[in-house]
Amino acid sequence: MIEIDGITKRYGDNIVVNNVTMTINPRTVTVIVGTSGSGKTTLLRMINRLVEPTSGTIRLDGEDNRAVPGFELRRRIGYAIQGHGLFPHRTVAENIATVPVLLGWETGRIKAKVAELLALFQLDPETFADRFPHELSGGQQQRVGVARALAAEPNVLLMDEPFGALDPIIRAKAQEDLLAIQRLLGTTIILVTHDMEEAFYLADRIAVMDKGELVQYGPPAELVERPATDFVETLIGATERPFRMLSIETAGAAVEPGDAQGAAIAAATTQRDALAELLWSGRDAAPIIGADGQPIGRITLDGLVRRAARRR
Ligand SMILES: Nc1ncnc2c1ncn2[C@@H]1O[C@H](COP(=O)(O)OP(=O)(O)OP(=O)(O)O)[C@@H](O)[C@H]1O
Repeated sequence: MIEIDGITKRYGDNIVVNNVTMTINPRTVTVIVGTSGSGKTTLLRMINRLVEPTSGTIRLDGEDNRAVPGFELRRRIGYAIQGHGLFPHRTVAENIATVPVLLGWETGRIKAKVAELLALFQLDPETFADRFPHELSGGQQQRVGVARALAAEPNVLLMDEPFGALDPIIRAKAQEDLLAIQRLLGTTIILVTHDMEEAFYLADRIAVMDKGELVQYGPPAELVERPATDFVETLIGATERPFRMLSIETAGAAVEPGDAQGAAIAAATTQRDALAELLWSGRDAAPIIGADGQPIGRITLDGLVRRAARRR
């Protein structure tokens, strides 16, 4: 658990993070959103002490982060940034091994960890281990950046606009992979983004920053249904509200008994994407299949329309 308690950062007279208090539960994804300059990066960087707070406390599993030695903080907290920050003159394997080497792991353990992460991120070791960053595509570099952040098996992963530089297709895949890896490893992730779609797709809870203040912190549905301020409402976008509701849950959660005609929709698809598929194919229902490819029922236009409506 990460407890951020009355944390403030000032630069001269400028208060960039103002008395923020929030608790982040283990094994969850928290996404920090807000306008440019609202203090998101500063808040994130106070967790791993790349930025020292002016006042307030941050506790990691009950322990003040100022009491944790630097090397231990780097082991416990991975950090991945936009543009990945890979070392250009080190190979992929050397980049991933950075923190384990700093921590003095044995060579065999480092090799095993690098091989495991390359496999996890679908980068064939034969092809990629000895390449240099400039010999990779942007999406591959981004995966190496996240693999490097996870190398020392951190409980917590901080991510600052990690997918900002990726094209929309690679970006969607990267988001999907991140959630799969997060579920597998149980990592607590705190991610900063400008992209509300990304926030709704990834977040268990969303934190909204406005001019240094935390104006709302809650599950995505709560932000849509009960925006705390006009700013949150604007950020969500009035015309987007029904679609945001549908983007939070999967088609599997809206499954109804019965059959339907035409191409099936996977249960893991978001309800928003299922709606798009129904509209585009001109159907009022489609079969839903589970992860094993077996039909589990159907999804209907009526059902989705009801789910998109404001809840009273
Ligand atoms: N080292 C610094 N010295 C002085 N001011 C700083 C420093 N670092 C950040 N700031 C200021 O603090 C404010 C918040 O910056 P921060 O990077 O946290 O915002 P952000 O919400 O992450 O913005 P963006 O979305 O544009 O990355 C900005 O006004 C910035 O200019």
